[in-house]
Amino acid sequence: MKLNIAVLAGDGIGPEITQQSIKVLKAIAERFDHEFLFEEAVVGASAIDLTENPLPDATLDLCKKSDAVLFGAIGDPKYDNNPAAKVRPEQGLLKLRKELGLFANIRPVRAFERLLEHSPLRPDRIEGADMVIYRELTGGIYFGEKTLSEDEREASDLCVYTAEEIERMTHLAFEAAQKRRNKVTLVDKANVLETSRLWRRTVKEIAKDYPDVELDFLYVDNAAMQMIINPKQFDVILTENMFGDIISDEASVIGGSIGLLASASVGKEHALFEPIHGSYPQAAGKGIANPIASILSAAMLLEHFNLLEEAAIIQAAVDKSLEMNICTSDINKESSYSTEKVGTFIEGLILDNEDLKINGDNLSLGQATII
Ligand SMILES: NC(=O)c1ccc[n+]([C@@H]2O[C@H](COP(=O)([O-])OP(=O)(O)OC[C@H]3O[C@@H](n4cnc5c(N)ncnc54)[C@H](O)[C@@H]3O)[C@@H](O)[C@H]2O)c1
Ligand SMILES: CC(C)[C@H](C(=O)O)[C@@H](O)C(=O)O
Ligand SMILES: [Mg+2]
Repeated sequence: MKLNIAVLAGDGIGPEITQQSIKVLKAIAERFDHEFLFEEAVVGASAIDLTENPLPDATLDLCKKSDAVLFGAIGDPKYDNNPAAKVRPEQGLLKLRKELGLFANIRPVRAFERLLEHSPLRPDRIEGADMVIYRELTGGIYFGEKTLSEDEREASDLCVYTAEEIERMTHLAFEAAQKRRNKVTLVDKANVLETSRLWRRTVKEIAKDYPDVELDFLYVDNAAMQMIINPKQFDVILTENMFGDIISDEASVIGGSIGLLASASVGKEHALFEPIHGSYPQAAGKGIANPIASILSAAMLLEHFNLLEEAAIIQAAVDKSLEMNICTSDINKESSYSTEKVGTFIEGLILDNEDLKINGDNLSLGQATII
């Protein structure tokens, strides 16, 4: 298969983690005889530095004409520490999601068997947890009208949802549940918010078309607690934009690190693949960031094009690297392989060379059986 992939590495750790995903995708192309073409473009703070625009037209055009976008991360402390900044890196990502019509953000979360012992949560609580968060991505409070009074002492963000926006998201979530364990949990704040009541009414109505799927409801405050005390109860979580943002960072603790959590942002015509984490500026250039969230996002990209074996091989290689403790220090304090070493190890497993030799911090790659 030939795929044109736009690469928007972005800021902070974005470039170093995305580099590992490109290596992995190139290894897949070699092993399966695909043609993946990569074209890079700037976004976020680095784009502001160059063009004063966090999403230059050339970047948007490239994304529109590509088959898929591989996104790293955006954000920079010089904007985080300056709330008055009129142009922000995050606007680049939000505009990109809106312009490409990426209304559904899919964030799978599972407890890795090998990492249970490193989790801050009790292993018996998280063992076997396996859920996917369906986060609405182009509506809600992120995109409503914003105001700031002249004296800058009053501000507002409007939260708006239409039934259509909820319906298209809900169908995706129910279809996903049918391929999993047939359960959807709608996370909302329907005891307070009118938009949440619209979500509940709309989702209840659509649920009638999926009689095999169980639907339940949780207020987001309770959901935040349930996520920690009993995450195994969740199969598909359906939720609006901001609740999905917050609850997925929380859910990443189940996986062991936010550095493992991948996502796919999809719409009718375009698809973008991005880790859920940010630009982790404290780690930029240090080679300590976990590249797996980005690598698994690349696996989701392949899955999107129905390259299922290819995606499964990446997943298996990631599992193997975790099993062998070839990981960054966020996973295991005693193991501190660099971003690059982890990427190279996973790449090597995919290329299936000779025997793997792991010698301290020096990996020489060889043959590996990964499945
Ligand atoms: N999609 C995105 O591009 C995105 C997402 C979230 C935040 N941001 C931006 O990123 C910047 C930093 O935000 P933040 O500090 O709140 O969130 P962050 O996700 O960048 O980092 C939070 C913490 O998560 C951990 N972490 C994140 N990525 C990791 C990785 N790959 N490996 C290991 N540990 C990792 C680190 O402990 C880090 O301190 C901000 O400017 C924010 O706006 C961007
Ligand atoms: C950077 C920010 C705009 C973004 C969001 O809130 O959607 C991020 O936190 C994410 O989860 O992708
Ligand atoms: Mg987030």
